[in-house]
Amino acid sequence: MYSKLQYISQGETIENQLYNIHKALDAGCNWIQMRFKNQTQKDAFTLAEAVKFLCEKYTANFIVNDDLHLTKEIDACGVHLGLTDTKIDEARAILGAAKIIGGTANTFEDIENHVKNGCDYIGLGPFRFTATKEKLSPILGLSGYFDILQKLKKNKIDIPVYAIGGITLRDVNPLMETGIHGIAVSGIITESDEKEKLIQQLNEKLHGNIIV
Ligand SMILES: Cc1ncc(COP(=O)(O)OP(=O)(O)O)c(N)n1
Ligand SMILES: Cc1ncsc1CCOP(=O)(O)O
Ligand SMILES: [Mg+2]
Repeated sequence: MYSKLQYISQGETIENQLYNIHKALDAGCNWIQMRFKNQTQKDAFTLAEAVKFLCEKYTANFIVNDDLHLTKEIDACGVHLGLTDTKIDEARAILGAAKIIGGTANTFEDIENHVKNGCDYIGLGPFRFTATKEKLSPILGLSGYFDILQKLKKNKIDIPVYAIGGITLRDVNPLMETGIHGIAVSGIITESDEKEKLIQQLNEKLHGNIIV
């Protein structure tokens, strides 16, 4: 089963990205999504190679945001695709069954479609406003998660759902009570001065106080 905590990277340069990813790994993150927007193919490739090396060293999962071909080229563990990125079934045909494919959802119907198309996990959001991403879909809030997770249960749809968007430590318990599997976060880890402590606290809440 996938880790309950996914770190989504930040940084405008290869160096900043590597610094942030290295810090997150050092502090105990074992799942990294490399999100490096508006870059040349060459820079994205250079970063991805370095991140792959680092993640192997730390035995962390490494997935690439948006870029299916880069995922294939560097043989990452998988890719995360949004509602306007490559379609999940196309990605599955190219990557094969062994790779992780995550899909963004904002509604129950998005999740239904992703499941039909062979998605492995869902990034459901945004939970609240966040400056990390532009052009956000409608904000779900706690009640949005509750409603969608209830509907999934009722329809016997079983897929790991990650909450995303502006999540802080104190949101984790109420979010977990809605039935999500875990959280995908960027800002709180990137900006924390006490990353190890924060990740331990997040994991305690995500695992119901049992640290694994
Ligand atoms: C785990 C997770 N969930 C959702 C997203 C958002 O993906 P997308 O909508 O494609 O937006 P960008 O991240 O590409 O700006 C995500 N990246 N990860
Ligand atoms: C990529 C993405 N998609 C929806 S919100 C978001 C950003 C999450 O980052 P943060 O945890 O800093 O709000
Ligand atoms: Mg995307």
